[in-house]
Amino acid sequence: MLHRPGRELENLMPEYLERLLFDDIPYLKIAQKEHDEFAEILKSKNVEVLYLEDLVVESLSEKEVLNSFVEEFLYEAGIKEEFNIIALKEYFLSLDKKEMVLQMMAGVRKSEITNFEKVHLAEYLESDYPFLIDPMPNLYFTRDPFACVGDKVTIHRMNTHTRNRETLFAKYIFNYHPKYEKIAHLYERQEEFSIEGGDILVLNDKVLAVGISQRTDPNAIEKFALNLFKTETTFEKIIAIDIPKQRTFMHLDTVFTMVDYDKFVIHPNIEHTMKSFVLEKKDKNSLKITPQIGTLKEILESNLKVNGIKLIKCGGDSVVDAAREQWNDGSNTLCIAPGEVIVYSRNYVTNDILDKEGIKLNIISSSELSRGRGGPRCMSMPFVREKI
Ligand SMILES: NC(=[NH2+])NCCC[C@H](N)C(=O)O
Repeated sequence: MLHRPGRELENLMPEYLERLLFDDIPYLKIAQKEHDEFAEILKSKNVEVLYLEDLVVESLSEKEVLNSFVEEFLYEAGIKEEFNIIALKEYFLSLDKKEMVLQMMAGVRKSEITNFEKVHLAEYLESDYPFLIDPMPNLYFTRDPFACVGDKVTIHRMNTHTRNRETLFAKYIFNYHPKYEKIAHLYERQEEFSIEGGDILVLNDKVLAVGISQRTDPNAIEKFALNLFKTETTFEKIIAIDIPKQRTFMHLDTVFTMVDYDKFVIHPNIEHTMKSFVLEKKDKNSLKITPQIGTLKEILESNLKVNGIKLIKCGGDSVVDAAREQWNDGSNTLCIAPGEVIVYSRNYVTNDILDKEGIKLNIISSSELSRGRGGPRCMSMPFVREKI
């Protein structure tokens, strides 16, 4: 599942970038072109590409569902005054459903709605703020708001308010979409502790790696593990990996992705410094937690039962190339088959190393998409993984 970046990117302003988790303003036309290139590669490999907005629309066929969706959306967007709720609800419901969903994603500028009433002091003071509803520019990183784990799904409590709004779409898809409503949930968006999809890596049908990161709390991992092991599942182990709580490390998949049965791309700094723990089922209501000793390579080898694991460093041995390519998501590869990945063109040092390691590369243009700080893996959410 992908989301083609839309008008939400044109509602980014320098003043509010940090809160919206962006560092720059991508040029939408080129970002869309790059994104279409990404989708085309997937399609050419016989991947069925679904779009978030279509799944949301397909989940809203019942009138009551549509109504509560719009109401919840407005509430979470901070629209609390009865009069304004009515005005905006009317506005959204007057649109064609797909247009409505795209408009929700893009946000609503004050200039787009005329009958909005100021009631509270805060609303008068905010008069310079140009939005009634904030844009959701991170939606094209479909990896994060929910994650498919085997035949089940985790719907996430996100770490920030801006991204938490995105998971409403997942809630409606996994409760009301005719095709997906029956999928069992392993986590819900109203949980107390945050977990994001970029931290959840399915390494094979028995082992998961989950990052303890800026975005994912250890308590959330525990709850998710308990819920997972209560169900009928092929998964036996979760390797929880503690990574630095910084934006450059953001999620586990920012610094660590699998490219083959025995190969991973990593940020050079995580090779030696990480603490990790294996979580397994002890009994119905508790977990066995085992601190891991050894290097990342050794920990992966023993838990995956694969010898000779190779960790390929993003940017190679140069600290400068590593830092630059890491910043542009050189470690965030999307593995579409063992030994075959989709990568950004701008990370040519890392790509060259991958090529020499025998990894097949599908290279996509990346001048604009990369400005949101996510790569090909972040921009996709697989619904089904083949057993290989
Ligand atoms: N799975 C990922 N690494 N996602 C990257 C998300 C980037 C996005 N700007 C954020 O800060 O949330």
